[in-house]
Amino acid sequence: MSSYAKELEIAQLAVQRAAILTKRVFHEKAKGTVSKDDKSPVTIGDFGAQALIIAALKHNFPEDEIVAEEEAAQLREDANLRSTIWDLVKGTSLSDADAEAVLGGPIKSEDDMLTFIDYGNSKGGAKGRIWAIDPIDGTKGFLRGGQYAVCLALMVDGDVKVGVLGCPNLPIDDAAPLTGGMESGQTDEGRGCLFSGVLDEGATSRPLTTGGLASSQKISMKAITDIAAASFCESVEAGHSSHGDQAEIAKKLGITNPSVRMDSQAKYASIARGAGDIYLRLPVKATYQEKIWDHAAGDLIVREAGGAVTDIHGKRLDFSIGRTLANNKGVVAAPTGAHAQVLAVVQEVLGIK
Ligand SMILES: Nc1ncnc2c1ncn2[C@@H]1O[C@H](COP(=O)(O)O)[C@@H](OP(=O)(O)O)[C@H]1O
Ligand SMILES: [Mg+2]
Ligand SMILES: [Mg+2]
Ligand SMILES: [Mg+2]
Repeated sequence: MSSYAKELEIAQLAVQRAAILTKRVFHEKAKGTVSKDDKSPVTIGDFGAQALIIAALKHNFPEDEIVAEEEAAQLREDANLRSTIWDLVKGTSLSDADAEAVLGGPIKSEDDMLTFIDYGNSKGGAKGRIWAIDPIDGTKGFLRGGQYAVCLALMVDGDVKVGVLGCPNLPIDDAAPLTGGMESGQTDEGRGCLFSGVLDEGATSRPLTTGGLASSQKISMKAITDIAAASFCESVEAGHSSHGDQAEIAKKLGITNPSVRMDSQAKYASIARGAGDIYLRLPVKATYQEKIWDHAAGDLIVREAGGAVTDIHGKRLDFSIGRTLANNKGVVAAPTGAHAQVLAVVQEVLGIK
């Protein structure tokens, strides 16, 4: 029996339910995009998914703290936006009644929805049980029909114990070739994957469903025998990681395959299942602090699948100091056996050796 069996079950079902909502937004609705203070986009899907996930966590683990990306301030000022999101949230449930009951059933009122969204305001830190939520990671990918992920992780005393990634647009087949998006004309058929990891217990994938959990299989990274044949993933957005540095590193490693550009933590999931090999996220701006919800689940899933994840200085990602990874710069994720070689070239190119 897993040490975090209940947390894992709730987290997977909560992500699965939230993914139903994000898919509905994508297929049925105007996305309702609004700009945040930092000019990044947020959609009705981000708010709705965050409300549903937090409601499920509060029902099952009322004492736990939550660090989530979004906040309800804009919704409190905008009745139209608020009621659009409420319509979505109250109309989204798992089709399996038992699974829905495990999550506590529907949110009772529009006010409760706002309250749930704002429970995500914990400062984080090194003490106690804290969940990290990114209701839609890769919002820009979500908007353009590319990859995005619904992300949830549990940290205990600053260490990630459980990580779950719902990736509605990734192929179900772990062996499917690595692609960055939904190619035009493609449908949802054969897509939608739920990835999980529990510390010291491995990582799994299973199809996303609209009801209870499907059966899972173990996933593991591909061992790299010839680094020149490796494939590496990077952000689509050049503003999020340095495409130039990453291309130079790939070249120095002898990698000839073009990089696979993909939004969101789907990159972590894709290397964890062995569809890709390396994920590089090199800083564009020295001052940017990565957010814990952008990495917590993916970091654990990759490590549990046989990978190593560090920053550009070779330090493990430190989730214990608040809402950001203030002690880290960038991300270098690779199979354990190849990580040192990749990191050495990263440091050579960045001139930090
Ligand atoms: N200057 C920057 N450098 C690195 N990451 C950034 C960034 N500005 C925004 N981000 C983060 O990059 C995330 C998307 O990552 P990716 O490029 O891998 O898809 C965003 O998550 P959201 O989409 O949840 O806001 C956001 O938190
Ligand atoms: Mg965002
Ligand atoms: Mg994000
Ligand atoms: Mg987000």
